[in-house]
Amino acid sequence: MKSVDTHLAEILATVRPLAPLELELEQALGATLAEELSSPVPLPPFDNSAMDGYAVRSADISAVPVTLPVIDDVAAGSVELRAVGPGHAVRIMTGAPLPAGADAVVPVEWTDGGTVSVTIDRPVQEGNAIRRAGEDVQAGEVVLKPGTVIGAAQLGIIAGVGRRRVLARPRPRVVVISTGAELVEPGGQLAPGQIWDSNSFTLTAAVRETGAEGFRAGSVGDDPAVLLDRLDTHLMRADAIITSGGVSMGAYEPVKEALSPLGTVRFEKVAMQPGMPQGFGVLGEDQVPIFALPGNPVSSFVSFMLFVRPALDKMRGLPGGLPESLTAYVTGPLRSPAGRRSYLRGVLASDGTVSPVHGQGSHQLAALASANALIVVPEDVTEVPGGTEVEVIRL
Ligand SMILES: Nc1nc2c(c(=O)[nH]1)N[C@H]1C(S)=C(S)[C@@H](COP(=O)(O)OP(=O)(O)OC[C@H]3O[C@@H](n4cnc5c(N)ncnc54)[C@H](O)[C@@H]3O)O[C@H]1N2
Ligand code: MOO
Repeated sequence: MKSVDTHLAEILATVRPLAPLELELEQALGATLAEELSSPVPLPPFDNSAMDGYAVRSADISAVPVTLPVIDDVAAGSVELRAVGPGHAVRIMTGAPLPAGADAVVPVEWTDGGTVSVTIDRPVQEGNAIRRAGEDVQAGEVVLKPGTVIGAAQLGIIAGVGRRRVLARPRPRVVVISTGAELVEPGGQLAPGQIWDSNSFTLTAAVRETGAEGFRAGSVGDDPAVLLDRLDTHLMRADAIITSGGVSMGAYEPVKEALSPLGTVRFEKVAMQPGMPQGFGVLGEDQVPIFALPGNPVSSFVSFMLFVRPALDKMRGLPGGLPESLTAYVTGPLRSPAGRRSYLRGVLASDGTVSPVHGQGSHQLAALASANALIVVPEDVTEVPGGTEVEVIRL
């Protein structure tokens, strides 16, 4: 059997980072910056007030209370400014440009709030409540480096330096198709022998949680021709495809039957539990990667975490290795099949312990939903006594 590490290495050797595009701000969330972003101007671009109050010369209010004439009123966005001469005050709002001559702002709370003259009852230090030009960013300074994932704050600084578009690797568009004649859409009635399709929802959500775009293309039955047709429909707009089910040894394995003849997708057994049957390859002219994951719900989820997530990370231009792990003390004994690496479901606690959940079957979705971690048991270990230090992957 192929090892987990070899399977992942082959996947990562096949998938490539998506080509960068000029993305509008509205489309850039979750994309990966592919340029060095610098500011054309200093930020703030001009000295301005940090508070609503009065711009003054601090020397004029060393002895308080003091009453000064208010010679002007400056709102944010004001352009025509009168200089603050000795003994003068200018009413000023947060973000408004600091008039010449002023070296401090007195918050309105320290005054009587007057508009013709103002009485100030607390002295201020020079520089009080003034935000200097370039205090955040100097002109030409790099604010974001290539490889940065654009989140809300990063989008803010991109807009904040005045850019409408950025060069970035877009979020991969991933189409998810589940297979199986027994599947019914949630909300529908179950006939005997049927189950509700959960994998297509889990996998699409997992795609989105990684920061890629997930499109759920529903489920197809067990007919390979229908699957090929569905793939054909979606291939044009997909950067990657995920299928679930139809990859093991049964009589009706539509994914295997449809894709094996193409010669570009390999179906293999990977030495892991769950997730042993795996298909991976490329489809079409554009060599779109396809992950044919096993149908058991826990198997498809674990396969996603181990193989698809790192691949999507690489497509986004991020480092794409196995998920980071930590160690914890397991609260009870574990069993694992010889020669396969197990990923058991567990609950990681803040005291550094991990408790295996009840129900370690590949079909036990409720147990998976109660877990927050995978406990890794190496290939050459079949029994782990309680209290042992184990490797854990956070979910
Ligand atoms: N003779 C053998 N049988 C099986 C082997 C094997 O090596 N030899 N491998 C087992 C392992 S391990 C797994 S994992 C499964 C993988 O099977 P398939 O990928 O072919 O998946 P299906 O047969 O279509 O379904 C398996 C199981 O999962 C349920 N399922 C499928 N799709 C969904 C969905 N979208 N939502 C919820 N549940 C789903 C399906 O009803 C089956 O119960 O094969 C073993 N067999
Ligand atoms: O390997 Mo299967 O994924 O155990 O259920």
